[in-house]
Amino acid sequence: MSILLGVNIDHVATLRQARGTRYPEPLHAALLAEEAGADGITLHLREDRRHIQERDVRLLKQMLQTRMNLEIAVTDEMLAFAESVHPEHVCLVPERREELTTEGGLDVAGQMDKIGRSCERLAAAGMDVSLFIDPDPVQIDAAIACGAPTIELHTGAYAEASGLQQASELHRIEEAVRHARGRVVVNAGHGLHYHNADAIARIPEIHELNIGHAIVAHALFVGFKDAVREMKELILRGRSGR
Ligand SMILES: CC(=O)[C@@H](O)[C@H](O)COP(=O)(O)O
Ligand SMILES: NCC(=O)COP(=O)(O)O
Repeated sequence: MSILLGVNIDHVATLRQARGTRYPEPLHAALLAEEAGADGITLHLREDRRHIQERDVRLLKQMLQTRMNLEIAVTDEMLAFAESVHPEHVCLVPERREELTTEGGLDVAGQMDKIGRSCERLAAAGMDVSLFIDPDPVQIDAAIACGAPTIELHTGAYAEASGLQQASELHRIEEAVRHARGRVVVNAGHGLHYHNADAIARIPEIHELNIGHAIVAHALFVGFKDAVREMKELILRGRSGR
């Protein structure tokens, strides 16, 4: 099985919001990413609107040639917004306003009713739902019980670790993927970059990696298309074991 690359363009918008300018335009980045081989575009509409704006989501929905994976918090406002835009995929993520980035996975096991109802609501409107969770068997079982067809494993702990600790975090992700095998589609992402994504891509059952910050950063030096191409080549190489 091959592996897909979803390119997260949030941090193109971060640069724009830092100065309140009209540039850089996230749509421009998304179209270049698609030309360079991205299989989908991921974006996170945060409640505090620190990077992506509603206007970005609506514009991208009209223009993307691949598919949109919209990340949102589990709130009525966000669910209603997703229903109004109707992206192909919606990924439910935890959110804390004071956090620098998404620090962990959604506690699905601790809020089964709320998440189950949200999954049902989005599925009824024709969207493919995924739940962004830690590589934890309890959370995987809870996500499946909620009816989510897809999970995305948070790779942040692996990305932040080094040495033996990193090997142990990688093992945790491999075990989680094994636990989910054949029961749900498994994606992964967060904090992956050009020096750590290949080991995750090598796990054969992972369907798609969502990668953003590292691609946007590398694009400053090589351009957006080359940054996406390099990441796509790297994960395909990882998958083929070369
Ligand atoms: C949920 C997630 O992992 C992505 O949204 C990614 O982290 C980029 O967004 P933030 O940096 O705002 O968390
Ligand atoms: N869901 C993870 C994602 O979209 C990309 O996160 P990052 O590469 O920006 O950390």
